[in-house]
Amino acid sequence: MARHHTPDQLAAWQALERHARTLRQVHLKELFVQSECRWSAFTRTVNGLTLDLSKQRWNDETLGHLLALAEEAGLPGAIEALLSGQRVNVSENRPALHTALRLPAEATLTVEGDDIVAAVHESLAQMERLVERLHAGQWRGATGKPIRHVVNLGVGGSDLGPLMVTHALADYRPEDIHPVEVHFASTMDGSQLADYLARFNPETTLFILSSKSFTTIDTLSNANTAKDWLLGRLSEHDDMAGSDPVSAELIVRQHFIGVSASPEKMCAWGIAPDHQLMFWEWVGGRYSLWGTIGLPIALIVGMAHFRALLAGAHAMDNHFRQAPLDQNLPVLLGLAGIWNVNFLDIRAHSILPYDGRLEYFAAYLEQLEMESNGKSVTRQGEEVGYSTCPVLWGQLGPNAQHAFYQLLHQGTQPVVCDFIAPLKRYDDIEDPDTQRHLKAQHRLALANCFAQSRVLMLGDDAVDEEGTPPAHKRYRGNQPSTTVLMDELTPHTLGALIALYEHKVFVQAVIWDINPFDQWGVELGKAIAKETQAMMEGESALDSLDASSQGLIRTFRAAEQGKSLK
Ligand SMILES: O=P(O)(O)OC[C@H]1O[C@H](O)[C@H](O)[C@@H](O)[C@@H]1O
Repeated sequence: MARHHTPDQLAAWQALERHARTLRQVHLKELFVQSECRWSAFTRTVNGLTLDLSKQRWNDETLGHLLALAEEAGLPGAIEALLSGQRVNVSENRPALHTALRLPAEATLTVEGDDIVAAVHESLAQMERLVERLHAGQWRGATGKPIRHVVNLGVGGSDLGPLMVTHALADYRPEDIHPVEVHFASTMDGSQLADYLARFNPETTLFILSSKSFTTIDTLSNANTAKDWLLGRLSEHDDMAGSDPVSAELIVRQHFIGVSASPEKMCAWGIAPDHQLMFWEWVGGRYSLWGTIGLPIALIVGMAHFRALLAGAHAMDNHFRQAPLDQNLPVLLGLAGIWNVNFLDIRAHSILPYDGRLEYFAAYLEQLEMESNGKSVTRQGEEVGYSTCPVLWGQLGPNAQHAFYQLLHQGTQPVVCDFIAPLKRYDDIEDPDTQRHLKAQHRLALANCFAQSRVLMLGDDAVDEEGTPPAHKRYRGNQPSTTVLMDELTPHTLGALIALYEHKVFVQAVIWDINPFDQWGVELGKAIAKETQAMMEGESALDSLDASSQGLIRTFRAAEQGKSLK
C-alpha cells in the first residue's frame, strides 16, 4: 500500500493478504461443496438486475475483510462526496457530476451556488426540441429537403456511449416518425466517413459534431472533410425559395449540430448558436452519454425512452447512495474486482454479453474502466505500491466462444469473466413461428452462457466421465466469473446496468486511492503526434528522433513519392 495509508487500512489490507494465502489453495468447486447456500449468499437483485457473484473465488470471510477495507478507505463518505458534487476530480479541481444528468426535474442539487437540476433539464429540453424537429421531418437541409441521415462525428466518450446504447436499444424506435438513420464516424483516418460520403445524399445528411473539448483532431478532421464535401456539392444548388444559390453559411447552419462544453469554439468553427447543445466541464467524456452527447440515442429511441434510460441509471444511483455496503451492487462488484486483482493476481478481465444488441458494450467498458482506473499514482501523487485496473477486453460471448475461449479454458493466464444476458426476449414478435424460433435461439444463448461459467468454474468435473482425460483435453477450471442477468433489455435496465459499472469503477478508484476522472495518460501521445505530423510533412528535421521512428517516416515519405527505400 502507499505511504499515506492509515494503520487501520494497512491492517485491513494485510488481513486480506493472509486470508488470500489460504484461499488460493482452495479450488472454486470446493467452495461450492463447503457451502450449499452460495447462490443466496452472493446474489443480489436490484432494479431489474440480478448480480450473481457466487462463482467468485471467495467466501463469507473474504467479503467481510473486503467490506472492512472499503470502510477503512472511507467509501461511504466518498460516495456522498461524488453524488453531492464535491470536487472529487482532484487533478482538475472539479466535481464529477454525471449522476446529476439523470436527476429527475423535481430533485434539488445546488453545487457551489448553481442550480444544477434546472440547468440539466434546460439542456434536455433544448435537445428534445431538436429531436422533435428531426422526427417531424421539419429539419430541412440547405436545399429544402428533410434530413434523412445523421452522422455523429466524435471519438472516445463522444462516440462509444451513444454507439453502444443506440445498438442496444435499436428495438425501441418510436413509430410514426420521419425516418432518420443514425451513423457513427470516429476514426481519424476517415475510413467510416469516406464510406458515408460515397453513399449519402448531401442534401439530406446532417452531422453532429460531438466533442467536449472541441479540440480533438480526430473529430475536427472528420468535420472539416464533411464540411467541404457539403460545400462542394450543395453550393451549386438553389436555396429553398429557388432564387439564389445556397450560401456557405446556410449549408453549415442546416447541416451541423454541435455538442460541446465550449460554445466559443463551436461558434468559431461556424456552428449556429441555436444549433449548439451544451454540457459542462464537470461531466467527464466517458460519463457523458446521459446528457446532450446522448443526442444520437434520443434520435434512435425518442425522448421518452431516453428519459427511461436516465431513470434506470438514477435508480442505480439511489441504490448506490442508500444501500448498506454488503447489499450494494456496485460496491460488491467493485470489491470482487479488488479481490481478483490485488489478492488473487488475476489481471485480465473479459466482458462477455450473450445478446447481440450489446455488441459494443465491451468496447464501451474498455474506455470506462481502463481510462478511469489505468493509473499508477495516488490522488496525492505518490506511486501506488499495488496493481490497479486489470486489462479489460471483450466481445459478444457466443462469438468469442469460437475465438478466444480456448485461452480462457486452457491457457496459462488466469482471467475473470463477466457474463451479461437478459432473461426474457422476443415477446413482441408477432409471427408465432418466428417467435418460437427466436425464443429457442435466446434459450440456446442462455444455455451457452450458463454452461461456460460452469465449465470455467468446475473444469473437468463439469462432465461425469470415468477416468482421466489426456492432458490436451483437460480443463483446469477454477476461473472466477460474475453473471449479470437483466430481467429484460429495456432502456431502464440498460441505464441501471451502465450506472452499475460506472459506480463499480468509482468504488475501485476509492480503494486504490486514484482519481478515476482524469486521463493525463492520453495527452503526451497527442503532442508527439503533432510534432511527428510536422516532420512527416517535411516542416522539421528528423535528426532528434530515434532510428526506428526516423526509418518509419523515411519509408512513408518514399512510399508517398512512389519510391522504394532500400
Ligand atoms: O469529446 P472530446 O473532447 O472530443 O474527447 C474525446 C475523447 O478524447 C480524449 O483524448 C480522451 O481520451 C477521451 O476521454 C475523450 O472522450
